[in-house]
Amino acid sequence: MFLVTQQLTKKFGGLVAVNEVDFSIEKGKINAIIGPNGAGKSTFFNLISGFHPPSAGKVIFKGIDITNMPSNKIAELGIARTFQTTNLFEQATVLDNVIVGHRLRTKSNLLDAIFRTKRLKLEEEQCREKAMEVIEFTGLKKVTGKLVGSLTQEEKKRTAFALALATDPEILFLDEPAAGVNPDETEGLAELMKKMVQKGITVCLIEHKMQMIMKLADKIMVLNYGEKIAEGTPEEIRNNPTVIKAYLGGSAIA
Ligand SMILES: Nc1ncnc2c1ncn2[C@@H]1O[C@H](COP(=O)(O)OP(=O)(O)OP(=O)(O)O)[C@@H](O)[C@H]1O
Repeated sequence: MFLVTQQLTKKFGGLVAVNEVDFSIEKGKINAIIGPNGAGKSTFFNLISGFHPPSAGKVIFKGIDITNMPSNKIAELGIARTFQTTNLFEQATVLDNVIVGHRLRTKSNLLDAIFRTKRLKLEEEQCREKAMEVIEFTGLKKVTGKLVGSLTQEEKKRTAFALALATDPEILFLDEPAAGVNPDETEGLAELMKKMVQKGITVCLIEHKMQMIMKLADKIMVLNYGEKIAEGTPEEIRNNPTVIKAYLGGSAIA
């Protein structure tokens, strides 16, 4: 098993945002989590990536129990994520934003920075090389030196992907990667996700754009009021009566 959750649960006071969810993420595939607003999708991501401690249950990654690990340790193990509202420095360039990602894999510290040691210089070079590699991979080469604040929405999304990829992840969690972009741009981002999978990265995404998900995902889990109500291929999900009911008549997944 690559990454599994067992009875994963999160309560906020009296509200059960994620309720005893068993899920298995398939390696080398595009896994998707869908569900109506407030279903618990982002909370589920936050539990896996260590941003919230679960109230109960477990997260196991490649046989290691990562349930209560701090998020930086989880990231070191090869789990990266993007956020719904992109978490970028608007007044810095694409390169400067992305360079930060690979610092996770380096060892130099404040003393190295003060004394400008050989190790620091070497690692700075490695971070720059990694940043250039992922900038090229995500199709951002022509905007490398531009301020993030001046980019289109799609370019910002690609920058967030690039930042996550610079951490050298095995699995990448994308929270609504195509929110706020037009259909052509959505298509471009879907292509980029397929390219990531071809490169060997496992993708797990939350998305509201059903047409995109139905075409793109290998496997889908549906959450509703914090509970898993279905899991399967796009075809199975499309024809699942419980899912259709949860989406109020089913027009949303047609
Ligand atoms: N930090 C928090 N404190 C209290 N309640 C929270 C917190 N985060 C989320 N919730 C609640 O948990 C429930 C699930 O929220 P969550 O954001 O995970 O849903 P979602 O499926 O991602 O929704 P959306 O599709 O609208 O982004 C909601 O009722 C939300 O109000």
